[in-house]
Amino acid sequence: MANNSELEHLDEKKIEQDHLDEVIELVKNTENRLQEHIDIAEQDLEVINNAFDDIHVGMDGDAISFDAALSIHQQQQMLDERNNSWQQNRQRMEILKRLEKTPYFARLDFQEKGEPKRETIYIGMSSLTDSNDHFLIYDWRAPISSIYYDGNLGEVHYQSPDGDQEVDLFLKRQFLIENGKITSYFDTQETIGDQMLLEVLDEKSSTHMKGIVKTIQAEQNKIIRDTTSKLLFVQGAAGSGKTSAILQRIAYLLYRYRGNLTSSQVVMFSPNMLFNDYIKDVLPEMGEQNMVQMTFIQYVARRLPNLTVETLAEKFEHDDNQKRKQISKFVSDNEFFKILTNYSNLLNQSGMSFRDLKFKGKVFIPKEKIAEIYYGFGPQYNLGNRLDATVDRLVKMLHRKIGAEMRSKWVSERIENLSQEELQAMYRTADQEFKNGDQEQKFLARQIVTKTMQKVYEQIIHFRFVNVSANYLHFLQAVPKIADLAKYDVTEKQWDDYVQEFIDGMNNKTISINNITPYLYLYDLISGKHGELDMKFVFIDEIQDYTPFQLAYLKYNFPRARYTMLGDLNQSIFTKKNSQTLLTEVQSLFNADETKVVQLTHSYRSTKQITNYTKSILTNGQKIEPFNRDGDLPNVIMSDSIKGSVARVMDQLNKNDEDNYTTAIITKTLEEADSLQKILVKEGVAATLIKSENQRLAAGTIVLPSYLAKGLEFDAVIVWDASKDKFDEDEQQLIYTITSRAMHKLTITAIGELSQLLQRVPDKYYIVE
Ligand SMILES: Nc1ncnc2c1ncn2[C@@H]1O[C@H](COP(=O)(O)OP(=O)(O)OP(=O)(O)O)[C@@H](O)[C@H]1O
Repeated sequence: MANNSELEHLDEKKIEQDHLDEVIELVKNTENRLQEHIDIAEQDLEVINNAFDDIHVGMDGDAISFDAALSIHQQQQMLDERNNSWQQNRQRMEILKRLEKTPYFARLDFQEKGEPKRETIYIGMSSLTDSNDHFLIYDWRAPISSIYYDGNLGEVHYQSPDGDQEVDLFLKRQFLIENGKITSYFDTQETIGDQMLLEVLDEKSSTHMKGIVKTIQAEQNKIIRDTTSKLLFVQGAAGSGKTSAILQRIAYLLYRYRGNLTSSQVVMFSPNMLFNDYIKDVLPEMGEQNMVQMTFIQYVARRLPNLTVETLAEKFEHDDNQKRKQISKFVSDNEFFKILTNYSNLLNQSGMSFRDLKFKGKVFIPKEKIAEIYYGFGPQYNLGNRLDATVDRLVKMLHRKIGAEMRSKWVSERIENLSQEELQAMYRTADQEFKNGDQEQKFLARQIVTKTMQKVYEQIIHFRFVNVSANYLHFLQAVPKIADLAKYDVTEKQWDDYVQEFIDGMNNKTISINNITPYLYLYDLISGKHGELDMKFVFIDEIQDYTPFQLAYLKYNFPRARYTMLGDLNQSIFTKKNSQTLLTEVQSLFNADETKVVQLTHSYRSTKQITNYTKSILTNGQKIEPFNRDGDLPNVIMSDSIKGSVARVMDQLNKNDEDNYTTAIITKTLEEADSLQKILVKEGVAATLIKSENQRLAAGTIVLPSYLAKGLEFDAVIVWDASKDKFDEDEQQLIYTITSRAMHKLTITAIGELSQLLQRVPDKYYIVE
């Protein structure tokens, strides 16, 4: 028999269900009304389109009356307006359809300071009002909703457009609703109750990331709602919700600045394309459009379409020797950015390399002449306007040359050989008349020369006469004279080899990741490019894999944007950076009073057992606190041979299948992933190899190399071959990144002896099988 409090709970649940039913009813009514609008708009669009066709049909030949032109213009405007509102209504309809299933997820009872009455509000993915403009649901991003995420019961504050507001919070209730039915609800004292979070985190992974609106944690909410910092730097443990928080933040910003901010003014740099695919549903599910998304390499490579840029896999595998690491460190430093900036100032006096402008294979304006023009402008010019002034001068020269060129022999020959069709194409009208033959000859000669010279014109306006690669090479060659190589443990000989590598690369039309950013920066300095001024928010995920040079370059490129940078300095798999230095270097790019640093220490992704294991891999890591969710201890499977290990992996895959876990087998390199997947397939296991970032995540078992696993998560992870000496001492962060991808189950395999990096983990945190 139910006791009193259970009965109360049942009554209360019924009251809540009744309220939910009412709201759903209203959502449906709103949908119906909106559908009428959509239908009318669609009919209107059809009518306007038909009228459009009529006007076109009514036009005789190519003469168009003023009335018809006006009418077309008006119709077009009407069409655009209707189209816009039709599109907005369609978007709203999609949101309503989602609200119909889950209108809200929380209820708050509170009293505003100075107000006579208590209020009850419900919070959901989007707001909804009744016909009296009374809010039935508040958007989770509305100012008042903030108290759901931030405060305990009692006195709470939130930021409204009128400033700080105080409320007394009496009740905070969370609902689990499925298809319009309340399956359960919890009243919670604290911020977001662990019970709700546990339910969410216990769910299985999928090939696409989900939003966290219902369970945003107070520390995450600070990141999401920050509007004051120019640089918001978030350091968070693996699985602490950094990526989730930024996606929520983007949705928040689009809401908060609605009308002044569009998704095209928000750009997110992410670790690889696979990750972009993984997160692509989160914003649309919140009713917002995706921001511009790309990887840093894509961003720079698209500017040099004629060069092939080294791939991540190549860089990852090349950078494996000490000499190269030192040079990489030097050329990716902030200091190197400054050296290059200073070098460009010298170019204002002398040293710029040019290319001859050619016309029909012959030198047309020699590079010496171009240099003379370029340096003919006084010292008050900077590189950018010096180049612009040079372009103006060259274009004028080109025009003068047209007159001279018209009398050349090749032009009269060309005219003689013109076919009838070519002639017709050149005349302005079919029956163009000329006073005499001379005039016709002149007309045709001008047409021919201008057309041929168009190519030269384009070369001029696209700065093709500046030899960027020669300039960059001169810079590299000058480096030993203007910088202290010894400070970076680089010898002159090593530097010369590095320069030679650049030359060899250019001859093969390739460029390394190390060189591409300084190369473009020099190009931008020379051309006076001021960056993309319209970009308002820049998000950089996995900041630890960016070099200070790359970050300085991004800052230069998006000078007016606000930056949110997120990273886990324990996961620096490319830069192997020491945690504090990167933060210091990044901060030096911004004013201290416009910078905010937030630490996320709770790890939500993995079970307590997995987090305890992974954090013990780090010897000097940041603070990490596991979320209290239970699971199996990680298991370490030791074998004597590859064959034996494969058999054990297959056993583990079967067990994971029984638990309904999707497994990712993560190898150190691509080569290993490739061969392991082949063996597994031969053994009859359906495993998909993910070998490039351009692929999509597949359902079922996958095999992928470590550097592609960045930012992703899987129910179960099997680390392939973590044997002794497989990972160097400085690859601690790499193995931490791999193991921390597991949500519910972590398995490690090794052949012979276990990696020395994993032998450090206390025995109590795992079992050996
Ligand atoms: N407040 C939250 N409520 C529910 N789930 C959360 C919350 N915060 C994080 N998670 C879940 O934890 C997991 C890890 O989150 P996310 O990938 O955003 O972390 P991250 O810090 O970017 O991780 P990493 O640096 O390891 O890639 C995801 O499954 C996410 O849904």
